[in-house]
Amino acid sequence: MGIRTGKHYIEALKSRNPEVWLSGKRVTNIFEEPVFHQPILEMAKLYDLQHDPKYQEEITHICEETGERISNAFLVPKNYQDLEARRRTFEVFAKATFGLMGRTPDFLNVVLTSMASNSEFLDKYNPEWGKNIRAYFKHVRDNDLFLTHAIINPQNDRSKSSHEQHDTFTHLGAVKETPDGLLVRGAKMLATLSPITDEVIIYSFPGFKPGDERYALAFALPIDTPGLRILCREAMQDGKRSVYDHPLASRFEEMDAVLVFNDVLVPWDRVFLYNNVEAANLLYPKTGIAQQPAHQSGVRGLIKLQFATEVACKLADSIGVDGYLNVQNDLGELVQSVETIRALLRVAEYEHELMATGEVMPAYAPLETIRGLLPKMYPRAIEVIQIIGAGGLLMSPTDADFENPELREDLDRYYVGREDVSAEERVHLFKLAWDLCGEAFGQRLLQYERYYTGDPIRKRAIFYNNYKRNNSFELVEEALQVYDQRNEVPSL
Ligand SMILES: Cc1cc2nc3c(=O)[nH]c(=O)nc-3n(C[C@H](O)[C@H](O)[C@H](O)COP(=O)(O)OP(=O)(O)OC[C@H]3O[C@@H](n4cnc5c(N)ncnc54)[C@H](O)[C@@H]3O)c2cc1C
Repeated sequence: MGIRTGKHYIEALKSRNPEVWLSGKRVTNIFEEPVFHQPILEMAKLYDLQHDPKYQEEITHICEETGERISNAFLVPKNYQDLEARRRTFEVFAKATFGLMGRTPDFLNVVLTSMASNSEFLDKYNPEWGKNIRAYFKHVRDNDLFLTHAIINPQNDRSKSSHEQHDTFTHLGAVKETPDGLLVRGAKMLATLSPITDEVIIYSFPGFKPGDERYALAFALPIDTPGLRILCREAMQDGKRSVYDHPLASRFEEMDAVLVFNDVLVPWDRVFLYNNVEAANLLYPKTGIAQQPAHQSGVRGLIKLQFATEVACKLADSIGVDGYLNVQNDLGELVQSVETIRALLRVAEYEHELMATGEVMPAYAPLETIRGLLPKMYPRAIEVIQIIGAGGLLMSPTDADFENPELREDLDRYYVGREDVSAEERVHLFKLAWDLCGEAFGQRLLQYERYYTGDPIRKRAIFYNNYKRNNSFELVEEALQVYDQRNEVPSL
């Protein structure tokens, strides 16, 4: 089949009935549920972009194996040009969502591509596992599927490993083997967009200890598999607020969810890893599933930061405050943040690493530097929007106010911006800014940037430890040589 259209995606979604719970109620019609409806349409637009003549050549290619057109997110990059082609795909998707949706299909498609193309290490443990993940990759690629993932255990007692938790099956684990597959029970989080995806893939960060064997799992299932329950968090918009009042929250809400597996059967051909702590701990380092998708996250993060920066600049201009030195200082800082991330991405691509398999990965150090900087730069951009917008952010009238002729004259007079900025223009801009910096929707976007790929503090510690391991500190060593040479220095 190859690349899907938005219509194909929606048809597939309508054909399923996953067990989704939202605010205490079972959602019976995912497509018609107001909280999901607009995000589904936004996702469909991304699938349609793959067929748009303006983008098709840039973001898709012909698969050598099948002869079908597929997304560049499924490309196993072999050189710089491939990384560039993949980057363009990330850019087009991220621009269509202003970088506000982190888990668009390209993200997990890259994860899966990397997992499959580097899966040979699994063969040593069980030849079926590698075979299964490679077959699953083809299934997802050829049907252009949209995945969610849940790789974190529920936040119960983080001081204990999975097998030490109070209840054996709080964390998702294997119950028993059956002739048809593996029976699993327990919870996993934080499956973003899960209600509107096709399938879920489960794996975990390293950190398993002896005794954790039953939790050392990787598998994938259709999202409507019996026994799989999707518990959504509270919605951050009700799906009924107008696009005018909430131009971002009304469109780009990415629902997050805890997945509960109530004795779910995973067919053997969907099991990628099981009952092996060593293999589970090696999944990340051996398959590049941190580094390859960090390329997507970096590109998407750059566009989100650029968007927030543009909002701050336009806000300042609209009320005539961008002539002040303090405001220019703040805005200049944001522009420099954008330039820093842009430069780091280019370095990551130019200095790509060649693997023994012939695959290339964007360089680790600049990608991890992006990972370390964005959780500081993005919140700072939001703070600058709050500082510049100040009280005005809280004073925007609603769509209904503008529609009321009795109020319209007052609104046009008192909500006007600097010369040439009408009340409507100014209010539109301030509402956009408020969605980003004030609404619960915007707070989630902040939390996403901090945590979407793990705890930034531990990630930076790992980065430092790698740096120390691979660095002989030769500059300091050279400077210290002066002590070895002191007897050779001729005295004056
Ligand atoms: C908006 C959003 C969307 C997300 N989407 C997804 C998704 O689609 N799929 C998915 O699988 N995950 C997703 N995540 C989850 C994300 O991977 C986790 O939030 C992240 O890995 C951190 O784990 P945690 O939230 O359980 O925090 P915890 O690990 O519980 O950490 C809580 C605090 O305790 C500290 N801490 C905990 N353990 C230690 C330790 N051992 N040593 C030192 N300090 C420690 C941390 O520094 C942190 O301050 C998402 C998260 C967010 C916020």
